Amino acid sequence: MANVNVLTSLQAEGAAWRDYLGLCKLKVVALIVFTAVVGMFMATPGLVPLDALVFGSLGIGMAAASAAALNHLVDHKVDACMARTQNRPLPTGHLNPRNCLYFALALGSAGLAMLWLLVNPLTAVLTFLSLIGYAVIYTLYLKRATPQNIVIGGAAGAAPPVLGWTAVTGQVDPHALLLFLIVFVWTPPHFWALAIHRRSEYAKVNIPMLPVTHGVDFTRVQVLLYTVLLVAVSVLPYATHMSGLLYLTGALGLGGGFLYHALRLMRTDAAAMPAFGYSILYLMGIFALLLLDHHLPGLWLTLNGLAG
Ligand code: HEM
Ligand SMILES: CC(C)=CCC/C(C)=C/CC/C(C)=C/COP(=O)(O)OP(=O)(O)O
Repeated sequence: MANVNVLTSLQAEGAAWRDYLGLCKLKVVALIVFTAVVGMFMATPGLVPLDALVFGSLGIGMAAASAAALNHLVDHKVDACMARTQNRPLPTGHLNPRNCLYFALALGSAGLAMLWLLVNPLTAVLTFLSLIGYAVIYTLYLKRATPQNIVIGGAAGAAPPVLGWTAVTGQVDPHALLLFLIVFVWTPPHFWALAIHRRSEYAKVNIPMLPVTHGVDFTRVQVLLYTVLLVAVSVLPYATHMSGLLYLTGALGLGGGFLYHALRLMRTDAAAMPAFGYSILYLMGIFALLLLDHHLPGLWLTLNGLAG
């Protein structure tokens, strides 16, 4: 009987850990950390120092996961009313709000302390501002206040490449701001494609997302215009000599794909979720191209050296 009790409690603990992981929005955080790591590699012609790479990625990832958990806490009542979010750990009652708060505070403090002590104070301060920007300014205020919520709040999600850059150099560089700009301009088509598909749920909980306040047709046009702007912005790393032809060719190819989805969305709502899914592949692709283009010559020389 005692064994059965131990087993049941271990299973319950296992389930609780899955719920805590569920608070972290792991896939989003994974892409955020990837953009930060690419920011680190773009900051230097050589290799990234191991401590900046390891503690920088961990600290930024923990702070982003903490912000995601705080977002779950602030939003748990509206999450309970939307089909997409009603199975999250707080609406289902698997976790209670107090434990969610303690978890977010512990994770966030540990991540920020790691950045402050083992990376540098500038990265810690900018990461803290991003955390507050997403968890407090966007989630608590902007999200409920204006249809431009995700445009302004997008600044927090666009910060990680800059955080990666400062983790390596200790200073903000204009080229790092170009990477910020790419994610910033990418956010509206990323989110509004999904919001078109989910507009009735946002309307139900009175959240003023653009398709609810200004209609679907207006939102489609905004998605297209931001996508055109994004393709233009994606050329800037080449135009400023940060990246070469490999990047440019790939970025234009990926941009063509995004324009195709945005144009299809002008004709049919059925294109909304494919456009959202493509937006994620697009951002991964752009940052992978930046990395490859920047480090391929070094990689090539190293491999040749090893072969010779
Ligand atoms: C204000 C800014 C942003 C908003 C409002 C937003 C909104 C959303 C929403 C609502 C989803 C959930 C889709 C679902 O549950 O099926 C989502 C998914 C996703 N977002 Fe964003 N996003 C933003 C910024 C970002 C950033 C900066 C990144 C990464 C750099 C990102 C990466 C992702 C990924 C990878 C997913 C897929 C997650 C999954 O499949 O579980 N997002 N986004
Ligand atoms: C470095 C650092 C601390 C960055 C934090 C940035 C961060 C975690 C951004 C996440 C963006 C995101 C998933 C927004 C959706 O929130 P939502 O509330 O509109 O979506 P939901 O309804 O799915 O919860």
